[in-house]
Amino acid sequence: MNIPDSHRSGFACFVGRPNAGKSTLTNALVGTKVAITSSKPQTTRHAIRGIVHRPDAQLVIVDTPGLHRPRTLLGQRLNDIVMSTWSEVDVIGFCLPADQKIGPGDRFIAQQLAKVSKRTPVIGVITKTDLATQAQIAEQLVAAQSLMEFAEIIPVSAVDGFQVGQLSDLLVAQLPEGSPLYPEGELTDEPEVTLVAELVREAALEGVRDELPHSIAVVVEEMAFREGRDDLIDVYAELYVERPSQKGIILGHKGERLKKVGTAARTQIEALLGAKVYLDLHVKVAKDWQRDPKQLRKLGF
Ligand SMILES: Nc1nc2c(ncn2[C@@H]2O[C@H](COP(=O)(O)OP(=O)(O)OP(=O)(O)O)[C@@H](O)[C@H]2O)c(=O)[nH]1
Repeated sequence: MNIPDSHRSGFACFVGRPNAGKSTLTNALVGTKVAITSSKPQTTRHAIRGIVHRPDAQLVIVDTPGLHRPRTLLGQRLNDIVMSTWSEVDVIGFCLPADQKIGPGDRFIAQQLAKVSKRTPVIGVITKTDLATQAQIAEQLVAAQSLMEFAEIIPVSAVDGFQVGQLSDLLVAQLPEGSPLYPEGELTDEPEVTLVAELVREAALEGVRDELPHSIAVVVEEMAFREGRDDLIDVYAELYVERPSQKGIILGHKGERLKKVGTAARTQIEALLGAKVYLDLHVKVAKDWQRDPKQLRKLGF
């Protein structure tokens, strides 16, 4: 690869309240679906990295879970992951949706960010500009300025691509000079098994009640080519919930809902792996797994 003299490389992450548009923005910057988006909040549980390859820079985006006031052991672990991520990256993007007033959730994040912003520059990103009027965007820019001290503030839309390239430039400007950290073409260093589990989880969350997301975990028990085939992959996955009532919701009437979840997930997994997939999906109840350190470890937290 031809590396220009002033090549930069480093890490960035996006923070913001649930549904602020962090995953979608990561996808827009990277150009391929690697992070998981869902209309339900708090679905990003693993630090999935997307890598932006440019001739002049390589930007590794670490996608963190949403920061929130911890109520359970899981909540605390998630916050710990967020905090340690902030201290490891070169630049942080703080996402504030243009179509929603700045609220207590945003102020809580700003307070936490203020603790690291001396060391790690924070860029204010006004997201979803396609959903707001010019006046709303202007208002949000002013409100953001009084929230905390930003290195830069920029309005963007991941959906119509407005200023995504400019945001990429601003993030890159904060990276140290250096050679690429990853080979070209590599989009994520998260093992495929984790991505597959996330895709199943995303499908299972579609259209369920708001309190369910934190109670679902997916473990891929086995993933391998079927013997004698190089075009068919068998995936065995367990979907864990905390209570029998939640199992009922996931299964649906006569298991109809789980069937739909399986079909939706299989389509996504086939696109990811580029092969036909047989998906074997079961629902299990692991009582109060969020509060049990042993269960948490088994489920990958
Ligand atoms: N119209 C519009 N919708 C967007 C944009 N960016 C994200 N969304 C939508 O907003 C919702 C939340 O987006 P995500 O990217 O999942 O948000 P997130 O901040 O990663 O959410 P968590 O993982 O829950 O913290 C999804 O339904 C997206 O489709 C945008 O630029 N324009």
